[in-house]
Amino acid sequence: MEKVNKQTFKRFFQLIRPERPILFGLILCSLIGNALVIAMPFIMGIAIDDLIALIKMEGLGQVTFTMVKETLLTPVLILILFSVISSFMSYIQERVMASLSERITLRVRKQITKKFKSLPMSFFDQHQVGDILSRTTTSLNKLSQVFLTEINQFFTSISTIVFAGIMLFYIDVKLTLIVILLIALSSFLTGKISNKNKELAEISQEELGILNNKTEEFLSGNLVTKTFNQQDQAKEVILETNQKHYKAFLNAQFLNFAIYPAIRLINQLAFIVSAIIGAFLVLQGGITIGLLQAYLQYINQVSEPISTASYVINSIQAAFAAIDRIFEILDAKEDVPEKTSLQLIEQPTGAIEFNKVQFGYTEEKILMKQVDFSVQPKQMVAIVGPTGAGKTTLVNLLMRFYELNSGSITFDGVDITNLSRTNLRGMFGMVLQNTWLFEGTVADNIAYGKMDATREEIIEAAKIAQCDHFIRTLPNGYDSIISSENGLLSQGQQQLLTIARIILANPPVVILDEATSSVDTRTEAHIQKAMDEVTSNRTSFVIAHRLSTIENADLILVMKDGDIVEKGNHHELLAKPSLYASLYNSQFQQT
Ligand SMILES: Nc1ncnc2c1ncn2[C@@H]1O[C@H](COP(=O)(O)OP(=O)(O)OP(=O)(O)O)[C@@H](O)[C@H]1O
Repeated sequence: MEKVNKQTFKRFFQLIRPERPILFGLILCSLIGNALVIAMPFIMGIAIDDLIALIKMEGLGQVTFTMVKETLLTPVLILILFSVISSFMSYIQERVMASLSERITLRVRKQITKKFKSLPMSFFDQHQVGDILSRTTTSLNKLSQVFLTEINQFFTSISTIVFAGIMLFYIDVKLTLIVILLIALSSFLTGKISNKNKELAEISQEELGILNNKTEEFLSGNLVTKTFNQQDQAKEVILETNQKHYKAFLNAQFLNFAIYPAIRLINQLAFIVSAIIGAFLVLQGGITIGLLQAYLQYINQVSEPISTASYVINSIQAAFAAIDRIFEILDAKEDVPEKTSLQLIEQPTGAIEFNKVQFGYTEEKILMKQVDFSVQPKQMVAIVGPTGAGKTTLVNLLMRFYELNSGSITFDGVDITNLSRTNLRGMFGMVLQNTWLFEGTVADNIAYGKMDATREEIIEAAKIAQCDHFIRTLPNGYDSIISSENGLLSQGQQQLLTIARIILANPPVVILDEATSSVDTRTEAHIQKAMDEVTSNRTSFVIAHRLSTIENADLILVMKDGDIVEKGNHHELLAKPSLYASLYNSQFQQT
């Protein structure tokens, strides 16, 4: 069983704090409604006893309709009134709870959205997208469910047990003690069954998770599976996982369906035993028939919430576990706050300097021991090195996606920690291998970095980025909708669009991750030309994979194991035995 930690309770109560008056009102409604429901069997009991007394006094044949009416009118009217009021109370409860639940969920959703903006990159490194999504959707739904059903159910159960319990003791103390014993026995047994049920439900859930993962794996790897002719093997694996899930699901369902009759049976036992003992008491004159029927109704009322208590507790615990998952996001460590007095670079030129930069993704492992270099405005810097050398890391630090362990990075002479992140990142444009386009028109996608761009500016940027020609061949030209499904653009074309985006936004510094694959020679030539355009007249950092393209770079940084091991221009680096020379020669020999 999942444990609910104290901290979560505390946070939960903080969350509902602003709604306290409404919650108290709701508890009051619930109390009034339940008290009335509990009073009803008692009133019925009095009415039945009065009727019996009347029959005894007058004799069965002598009782007239008027006499019955006189005896029963008041209790029946009271019963109708109570029933109307208690229905109205539960209507108010449900109504108010629904809007309260939505309000709280909305508040939490807003908090999460705000939080996302201030979470550091490392948070996203440590959490998979699927996990974050499930926390912000499924877990959030669970939170709203807590208010909609669980809290209501909880209060109703507690007040029913208390009120009906008082009535049971009021009517007959000894009988009630026996009944409590029977109910305790029955809830012990149901608790046992429901624990087993929970175990089986968990196994079934796990099997479903495995099935989902496998299916997702095969669907996303469809191309590779087909290429290696592994469809049959994939089918086998899916079938086998499916079979396991089927069995686990059946087991869980069987017990689930078996539980209700079992609980009912055990409860009936308590009911039957008390009916028999009650009948004897009536015969001995210890209790009236009216009160006995009220008594039996109370047993039903009280045993229902007791026997389902373990369900309610389980679902409340599951809900709190879900809430815990949301709080983990809300409590996650945020980015280092911005300094209180920030500088603003209004006319950036693009001069960049790394001074004794030391950095590690984790405290234990330092990746960059000491990185120093400086770049003049409009220079082109190429970053080369084997895979895992730290090229992307260098770029990440430049845009302050991570904080340095020591040292500093300056932009136009200003330490980047003295700039707001918005100001800093606004001065960079990035073209990555994994292009990111959103569902919208081609024109909107190009204008992503300059929302107020005119159509002429968009077309001009597209022309410079070598994409105007293919955009014009699309069904609706610049107004064609790009979506992940319609496969309108090839990978190379998508990359060209992102270059057009940068040209339009016109930042003083660009970062380019050179495309390595997936494009034909003609598109590659286009991309190269577009890249040349985008790097001219501004500072540029190129993560280069083909060294032939960076021979003209003003500065080449050769990285290895996180640090810069060589720097200079192409000729300087080739002039001596160097890592660059060996990388260059090996590529040259391959081609
Ligand atoms: N988010 C991260 N968290 C922890 N370690 C990371 C993270 N990103 C990269 N690393 C590690 O830092 C080192 C440098 O990685 P980086 O991605 O900067 O190399 P790279 O030169 O860009 O490699 P590639 O050419 O393969 O893209 C690697 O050992 C990598 O495993």
